[in-house]
Amino acid sequence: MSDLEARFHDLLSQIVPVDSAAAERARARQDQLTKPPGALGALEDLSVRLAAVFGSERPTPERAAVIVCAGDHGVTDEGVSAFPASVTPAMVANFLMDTPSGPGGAAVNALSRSIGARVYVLDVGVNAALPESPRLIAAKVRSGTRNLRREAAMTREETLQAVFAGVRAAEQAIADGADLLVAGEMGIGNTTPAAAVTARLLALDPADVTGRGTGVDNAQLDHKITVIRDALARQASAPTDPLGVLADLGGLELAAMLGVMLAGARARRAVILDGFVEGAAALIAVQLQARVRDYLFPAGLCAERGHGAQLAYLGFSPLFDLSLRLGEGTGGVLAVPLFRAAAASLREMLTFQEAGLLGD
Ligand SMILES: O=C(O)c1ccc[n+]([C@@H]2O[C@H](COP(=O)([O-])O)[C@@H](O)[C@H]2O)c1
Ligand SMILES: Cc1cc2nc[nH]c2cc1C
Repeated sequence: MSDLEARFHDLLSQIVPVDSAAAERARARQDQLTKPPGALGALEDLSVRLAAVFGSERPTPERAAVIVCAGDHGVTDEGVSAFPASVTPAMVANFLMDTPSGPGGAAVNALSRSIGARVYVLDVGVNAALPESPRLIAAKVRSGTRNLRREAAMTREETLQAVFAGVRAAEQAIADGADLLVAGEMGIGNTTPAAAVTARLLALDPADVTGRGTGVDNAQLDHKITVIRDALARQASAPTDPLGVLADLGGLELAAMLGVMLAGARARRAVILDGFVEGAAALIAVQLQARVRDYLFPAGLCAERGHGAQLAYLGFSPLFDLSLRLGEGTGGVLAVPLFRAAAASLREMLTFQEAGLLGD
C-alpha cells in the first residue's frame, strides 16, 4: 500500500458518527417551540441534522465557504460538451478576477457575496497556466485527465493526490473559520465522468443518468451516452472499489471534492452539495465510509438527469427546485441561508413554556 493510500485509510477511519443524542434533544426542542409541531417543515429536519453534526441542540452554523474545485477532462476530445475545454481556464480566471463588485465575476462569486460566503478556488487539473492570485489554491496534479472512453482517467496515486488537495483546501477554509462547507466544481466535460461514476456505482443504465450538461442537443446526448457505455465496457474498475471507480471513470475535481467531503466530516462540519457532479463525488464518499452521509446535506434538485437517482440513493430530499444546472457550487451557496435559518429556529425561538404560553 502506498503512503498516500495508507493516509487515505487513516482519514476514513478518523470520521466519527454524528451526535445522535444532540439530534434527539433538538427534535424534542423543535416539538416544544411556539408553533404547531412540524410546521417549519423541512427546516425542522434540517435543524435536527445540524444539531447532530455540531453536537449541540443549539447549533451555530454561520460562516460558509465554497471550494470550487477545477479540472479538465481528456474525454472532451470525444465532443461530449456544448462548450470547448478552453472555457475551464477562462472561467477559473473569471472566478479570480477583480471586479467593481469585489473579487470574481462568475455566478458563484456574485451569489456568495450576496450571502457573505467566502470563495476558494482550487486548481487540481486545469489544462492551462492560471493567473497568480491570493485566492487560488494551486495544487495541479496533471493538466487534465486522460480520455476515459479509451483508458483510465487517472492513476490511483493521481486520484489520491487530488483527494488530499481537497482535504487541504477544506482544512484551510475551516482554519479560516468556516463551519458550512459548500463543495463546488468547474470543468468542461465533467458531467460525462459524473454520469459514468453514477452508472457504475448505482448499477444504472447510462441512458438513465446522463443529461445535457452545458446543453448538448439530442444527437450529442446519444453520442455522450455511447462514450460512457464504451468507458464502462472497458471493465477496468469494480463497483466494490469506489476509489478505483473514481480513478478509472472520474476526474481530478471530483477527487478533490471527495477530499472536501471527507475532511469536512472528519472536522465535524456540514458539507453542502450542489448538483450532479458533487452528487457523484458524494456517492464515492458514502460508499467508502457510510458515516460521511450524515455530514452531507443536499441543496436543490438540479436539472441534470441522474441527480434525482443520486439523492434517492443517498436518502436525501432536495430543499428546493430552481432548475439550476450551472455547477460552481451555486446551488449549495443558495442553500446557506436556509441552514442558518433552520439553526436559528432552534437557538432563538422560545418554547411554549419559556414564552409562558402553556395552558394548564
Ligand atoms: O453539477 C451540475 O449539476 C452541473 C450540471 C450541468 C453543468 N454543470 C457545469 O457545466 C460543466 C459540465 O458540463 P459539460 O456539458 O461540459 O459536461 C461543468 O463546468 C459544470 O460545472 C454542472
Ligand atoms: C460559461 C460557463 C460557465 C460555467 N460554470 C460552470 N460550468 C460552466 C460552463 C460554462 C460554459
